Amino acid sequence: MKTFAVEEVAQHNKPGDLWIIVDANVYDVSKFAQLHPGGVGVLTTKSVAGQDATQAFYGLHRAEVLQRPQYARLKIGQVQGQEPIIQASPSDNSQVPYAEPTWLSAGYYSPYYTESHRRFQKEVRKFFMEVVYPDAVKCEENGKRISQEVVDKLCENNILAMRLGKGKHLEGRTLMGGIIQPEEFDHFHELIINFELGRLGTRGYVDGLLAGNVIGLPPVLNFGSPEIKNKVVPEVLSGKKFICLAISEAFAGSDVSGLQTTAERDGDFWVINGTKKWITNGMFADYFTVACRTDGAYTVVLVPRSDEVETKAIKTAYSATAGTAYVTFDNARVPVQNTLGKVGNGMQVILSNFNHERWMIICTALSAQRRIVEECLKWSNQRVAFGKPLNAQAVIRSKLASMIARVEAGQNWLETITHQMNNMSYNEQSDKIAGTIALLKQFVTKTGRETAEDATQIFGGRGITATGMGKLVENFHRTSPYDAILGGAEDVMGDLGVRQAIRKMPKNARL
Ligand code: HEM
Repeated sequence: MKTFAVEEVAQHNKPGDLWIIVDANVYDVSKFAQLHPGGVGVLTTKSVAGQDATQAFYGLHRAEVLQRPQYARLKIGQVQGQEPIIQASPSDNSQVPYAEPTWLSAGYYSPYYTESHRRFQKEVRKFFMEVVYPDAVKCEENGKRISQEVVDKLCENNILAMRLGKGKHLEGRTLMGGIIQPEEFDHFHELIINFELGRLGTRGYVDGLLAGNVIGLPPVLNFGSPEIKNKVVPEVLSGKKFICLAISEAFAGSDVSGLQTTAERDGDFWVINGTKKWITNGMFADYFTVACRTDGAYTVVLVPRSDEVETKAIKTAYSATAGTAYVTFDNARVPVQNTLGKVGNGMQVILSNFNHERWMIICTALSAQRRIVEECLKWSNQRVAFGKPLNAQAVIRSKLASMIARVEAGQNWLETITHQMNNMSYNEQSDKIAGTIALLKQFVTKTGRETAEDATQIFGGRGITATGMGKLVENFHRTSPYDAILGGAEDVMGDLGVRQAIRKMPKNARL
């Protein structure tokens, strides 16, 4: 690598012969200046042309700009006697305080995570940054389904199977190339996958990465007949077929008892009629796990895609890559063997699914929230306004304090709950922590929206721009309300938590 004296760089200071210094690296922008998205003029001003433009650069660009191959090749050398700053690799754990949960911060301890989780996290982070992230960025923008190539790699590592939690379905599988054994796998490993997904900053794709499987397949796994299970589970976990959960309707969302889709018996078949709304992954699903009314009760039926099943895309505030659909069943005929659980027992099937779904949403939402805290810590450190970095302003520090406290509170509560999940049977979980999970979901989504507001203020105009500096803040601000709705609306969650507590009040409780 060539080195140049500062004085030598300074000679190249006019259009057609233009160098600049960023982070002690010298860039020849003579030709690029004409193509520069910010214009030629900003590069030929006196304070930039032939000068150290590091501060100006980081006030306007994300560090990743200089890592893109088309810009990295503008680098022609280094400044003599100066140490260039080496950017951390995206697969490394961040060194920014509070950017990672405590257990991943050097020198800190945790009672929950073991060597197995650390090994696993490293591998999963690398996989998500190298394999998933480029696809996430592309799909978030073009609204297309997750690429089959990425699905195949997710399956190769058995990530789709691990996203269902611990259990028999992991037996005999090689997890992340064998870095951990199926028997080791617990809810903290699963939490790690959700966290790595949530921090991508592409909320539509977070659902597009087959969230439908995570909520649509467990009823098949737990309540399907052996024949159905043997056929559907391998198809879905190998990424050959996709499944989604079809419960909510325009008529009923959180109030599941208001559902109107019907399943009527005709000999050995169910005939299904009705509509479902907001169905994640519905656009590309091959199977639909459908909640139906049957003779005054509810029954869940697995419905394969057919000519009698129509899916229409719903335009939402997040990316179409999530495949959100309006689904119509028009006399869809399905064998009665496709019933999941007992006829009339659908409510139990539906409810038993919710705790895990809500816990998953908490994980991804909290991880996305933490990523925003990191963005704000970095931005307020590098952005100079009124002659000082933003973080020299008390009002900014006060916002950061609240953001950090919120995400740390959520994280600690989540880890306590996850520890309970590791030690309780599913029935015990429903009895003891369903309410707590609902309360935590309410807490994380409320604080997420507060953090989105604060972050937008800190980023100013950039916080409402979908590309460039504030792209993650923009995405989070636009999409954080999703988590407050999906899997149970925020107020309903709070109410559920308190009602469960009231039910458990001891008879002799007196002040
Ligand atoms: C090697 C040097 C540079 C490269 C490769 C580069 C590249 C880019 C790119 C890709 C963008 C589009 C926005 C984004 O993706 O973040 C951009 C925008 C911009 N750049 Fe540069 N840039 C360089 C240096 C500079 C310098 C030294 C300045 C000067 C002060 C500057 C000023 C701007 C401005 C004002 C914008 C528009 C920002 C906005 O819309 O918020 N750039 N640049």
